[in-house]
Amino acid sequence: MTRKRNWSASYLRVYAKCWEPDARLVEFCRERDREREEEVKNRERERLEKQMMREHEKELEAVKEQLKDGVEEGPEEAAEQKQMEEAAFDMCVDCHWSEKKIEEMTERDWRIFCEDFNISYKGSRIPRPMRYWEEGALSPELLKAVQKVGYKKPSPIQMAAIPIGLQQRDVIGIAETGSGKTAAFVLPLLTYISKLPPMTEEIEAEGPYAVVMAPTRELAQQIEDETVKFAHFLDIRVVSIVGGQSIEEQGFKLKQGCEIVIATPGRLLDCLERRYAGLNQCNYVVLDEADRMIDMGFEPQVMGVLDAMPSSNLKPENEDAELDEKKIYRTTYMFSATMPPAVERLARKYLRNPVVVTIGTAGTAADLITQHVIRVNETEKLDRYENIFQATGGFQNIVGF
Ligand SMILES: Nc1ncnc2c1ncn2[C@@H]1O[C@H](COP(=O)(O)OP(=O)(O)OP(=O)(O)O)[C@@H](O)[C@H]1O
Repeated sequence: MTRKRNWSASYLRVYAKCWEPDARLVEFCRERDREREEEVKNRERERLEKQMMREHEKELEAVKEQLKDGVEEGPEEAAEQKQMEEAAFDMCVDCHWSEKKIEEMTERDWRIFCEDFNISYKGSRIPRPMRYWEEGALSPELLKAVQKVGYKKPSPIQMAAIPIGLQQRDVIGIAETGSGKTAAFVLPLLTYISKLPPMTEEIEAEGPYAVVMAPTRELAQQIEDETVKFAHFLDIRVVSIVGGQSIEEQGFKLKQGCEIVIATPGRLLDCLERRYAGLNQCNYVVLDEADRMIDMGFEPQVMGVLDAMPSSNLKPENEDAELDEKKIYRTTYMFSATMPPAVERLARKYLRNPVVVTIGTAGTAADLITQHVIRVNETEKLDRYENIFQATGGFQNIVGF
């Protein structure tokens, strides 16, 4: 059996004296020794660099701890800390917004964030959107409710509209159907209600704290389902008042008291006229699918309901006027896929200094819908559907022809 030799340069020198080997072989072995030395040096350099990084991280951690504990620093330490913070900030400047803490977000990051989610705004003094649920000013109870309902991340309309509603500002939301508009107004609405006195028997007769109007029974039903998902965690009662059902029964439910009424405008106005309920303490109103309500001829009924609410709580028309923090102002949310003149008229009359939030391109569904074309024979169709449904269990809606 032949043994493999390890030709080191020193061995070769001895070897060379005795047998005078080929010069090319000597050169080859020297080259290999040089490569090995280089490799050892590189490894050492890497080790030192890693050690320095670890020490740097430790120092940063120590500074953070010091800050947390409120330890007083001398001017040298403060300068050193500032330097380190600047270095850390410099390292982070090129990070994507998703890797940054909220206090590290720059104007540019917010711009990219809005572009990423197709959010655009019009208006003045616009609050920042919330990137994650925890960054909104939702109460711990509501955050828990969101977690239990299973919404891991807010949808773009929720990111943009919730912080505005939480400031009691009026919102015009232009977003597609199915974009999560309901939670976008329900969560600020529940936050608002949970700060009010509990709805006791003495004040029940004054009517609900909030009204949501929608053009159709089906949509009202859908909104009710979505609202109840969150409201039941806070013991907030929801009553729906829609056409096609006994008005007396609905009147009875209203008289029993509730915090939120979800209604179609015609039936709600009927109930108000029959004095089944008042809107004397209602300061939160949502008009969902306002353009459709107008198209369906509900403008007078919508206005009738809005006029039955206390107008003394409307915010001042002058957008620079200071708001009284202790006062409750009427908050109006209006959602519409389009803004025809009649909707603009409504907005001008009943909304004050609203922030207009648009998600994607108003009036089109292109941004939300992915289309796939699959050609199959008529006989294969059912099998293919079955395969697709199994493979795409995550999709909520599929239309097949
Ligand atoms: N953040 C979220 N995470 C996961 N699912 C969500 C989230 N927000 C809403 N949804 C779900 O998305 C669906 C559509 O929401 P929602 O009904 O609020 O949409 P919409 O914009 O009001 O649509 P429509 O105009 O048809 O009423 C619902 O099933 C809702 O439960």
